[in-house]
Amino acid sequence: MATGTWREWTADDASAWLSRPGADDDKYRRGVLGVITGSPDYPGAAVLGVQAAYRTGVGMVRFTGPRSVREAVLAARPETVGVAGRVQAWLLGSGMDPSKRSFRLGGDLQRALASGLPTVLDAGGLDLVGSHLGPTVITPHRRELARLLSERDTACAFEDVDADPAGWAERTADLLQVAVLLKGAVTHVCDPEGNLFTVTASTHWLASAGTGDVLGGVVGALAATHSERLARDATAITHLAATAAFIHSEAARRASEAWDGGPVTALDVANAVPSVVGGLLRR
Ligand SMILES: NC(=O)C1=CN([C@@H]2O[C@H](COP(=O)(O)OP(=O)(O)OC[C@H]3O[C@@H](n4cnc5c(N)ncnc54)[C@H](O)[C@@H]3O)[C@@H](O)[C@H]2O)[C@@H](O)CC1
Ligand SMILES: Nc1ncnc2c1ncn2[C@@H]1O[C@H](COP(=O)(O)OP(=O)(O)O)[C@@H](O)[C@H]1O
Repeated sequence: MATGTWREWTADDASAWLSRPGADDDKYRRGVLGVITGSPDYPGAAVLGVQAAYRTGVGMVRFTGPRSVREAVLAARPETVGVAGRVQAWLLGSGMDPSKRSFRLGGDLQRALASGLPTVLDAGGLDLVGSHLGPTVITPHRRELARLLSERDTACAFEDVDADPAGWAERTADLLQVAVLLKGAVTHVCDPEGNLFTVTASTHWLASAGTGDVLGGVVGALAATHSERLARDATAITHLAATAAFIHSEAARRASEAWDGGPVTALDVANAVPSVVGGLLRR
């Protein structure tokens, strides 16, 4: 499959998409991320995404979900608000099984998608792509991408995506008219406008459970903190997604270095995000 020219997203690129809060900022002006993730089967995915969003520098997180999941999120991040209200962006789907979606949850997700706000669709929210109205990025791994395309009558197997992730990411952006962040050792970020970026993972220790949920939180936080820019320029979601993948990869490197190059966990990666953001802001 033919593809355009992919460019590696650099530290300079990423730092251009970050800024420090100013004297006039408050938690609302910095950006509130609405999060609908996790399930009784996967409460940890919600915890990891919310943790990562705070570590990236969002002003506030509003979390919607079943009581057991909300309790887990609040236990880890008591600053999280569990009542509905205004948000600037959405993170939807990590740790959810679409086949177990309740009527109420389906309504919450559809209302979020109809808000026209910037949206990150991950894991169990991927099937909702197409109902979105705002600038949206989908964040599948290879198996999820193959499943999503097959459900949309495009024959595609995991092996196909594995053999040509760049081509399938580009084709998906075109078919579904959405920005795509396809996860892997090399993450491909692209959009229907032809932006094509790669982020090469700094360590393969990143390939462990929950690191994708952390990435969702980083993308969501950047979408929330850049909501005004996204309202003027929807393709900024692609640059923000590439920036998130870069921060995530660097956080994994720092987390591993803290253990002398040893293994990292998803929470280690989330907790290393502030030092990566700080370092990029100093550039
Ligand atoms: N702590 C948490 O709550 C976590 C939640 N997660 C959530 O879990 C959900 C499912 O994510 P996945 O990426 O696993 O979904 P996938 O649906 O892509 O993969 C799950 C399936 O892959 C198969 N499989 C592939 N390789 C396998 C192997 N080596 N051994 C056994 N089975 C294998 C299994 O049948 C398994 O059911 C997502 O919603 C995700 O967000 C994961 O992120 C892991 C951490
Ligand atoms: N071999 C690898 N080397 C480096 N990073 C990887 C590798 N495989 C996957 N990753 C990264 O690890 C993360 C895994 O995310 P995901 O597959 O969604 O897992 P989970 O659902 O458990 O969170 C992604 O950011 C992906 O880019």
